[in-house]
Amino acid sequence: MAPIITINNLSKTYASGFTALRHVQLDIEPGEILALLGPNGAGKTTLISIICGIVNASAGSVKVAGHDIRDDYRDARSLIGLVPQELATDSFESVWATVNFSRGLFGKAPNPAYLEKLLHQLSLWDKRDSRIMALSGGMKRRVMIAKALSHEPRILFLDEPTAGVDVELRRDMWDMVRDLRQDGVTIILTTHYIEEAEEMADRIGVINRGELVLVDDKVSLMQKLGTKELRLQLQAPLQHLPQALEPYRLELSDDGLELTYRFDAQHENTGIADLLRSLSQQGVDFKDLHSKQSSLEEIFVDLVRRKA
Ligand SMILES: Nc1ncnc2c1ncn2[C@@H]1O[C@H](COP(=O)(O)OP(=O)(O)OP(=O)(O)O)[C@@H](O)[C@H]1O
Repeated sequence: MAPIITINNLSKTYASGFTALRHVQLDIEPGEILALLGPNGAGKTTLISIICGIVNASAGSVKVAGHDIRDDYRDARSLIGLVPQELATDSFESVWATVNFSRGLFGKAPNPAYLEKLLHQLSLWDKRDSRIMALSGGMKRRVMIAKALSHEPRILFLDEPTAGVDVELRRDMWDMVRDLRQDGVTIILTTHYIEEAEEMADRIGVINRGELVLVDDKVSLMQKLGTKELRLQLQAPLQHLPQALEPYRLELSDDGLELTYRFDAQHENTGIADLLRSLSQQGVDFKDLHSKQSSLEEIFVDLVRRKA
């Protein structure tokens, strides 16, 4: 299937002279959930803002369903819903009027039934006649989502959607993301909550210092980059590691009761058999052992540190 978004050699240097994006190359597939991870200031919002036509690129191009975002802005933008990081909703208007107006901005015919469903989904129906300025922060954020979805976009950008929101809204948000995905909506989100990306995304892109360091299928990313850990609970505490065990670079816990061995899960010879043999030769007995795959968070921190 043709990509729904094609980003070609995209760079951005702000007027200040600061280069926020460098040669970003990325195809986004229809219907996928792509999570963009990166430390503060990495360029995630800049990338989203360019795709949504809020910021101009310095070089390169972006096409949305074949429409160039510069030459064919209206067609490209009408396919996109954006939930920005900042709340910009201190308005005197009611929730209903705001969301209805937002739909009209994209040239869509009124559809009260759709908007009603949307407001119910976001638990905003009871607040439909309230002025936005009188709503709580969490409710305002729900309004931002309703606005972004008011014109039934095929692509939804969520820029740090769950930063500072309560558990209930976070859960509602992810339920909604799952429903949208069922309907074939493509979702691009940035998040600092890596476990969220781990749970929700099909693909993960990592941005660091303006460069797209890596994009990969979540599962294969975790397999490829993830080291595994083997933890052994010892029968009796060890004061220090016997010299014969040094080649295994084991980590001994402070209480001397746990040994951790890290190995490359991709490598055919993990070294575990040798390790277990050496332990028995050294008279180190263990009562339990378990292994653990490194989390996306560990992979991410490692990647960003390596490139720093
Ligand atoms: N209008 C601007 N003028 C100059 N520099 C800017 C401008 N907007 C953003 N920047 C800089 O570009 C870099 C990338 O910012 P951006 O907001 O894209 O990062 P981010 O990855 O979204 O960060 P965060 O996770 O903190 O939201 C930052 O160093 C930021 O200070």
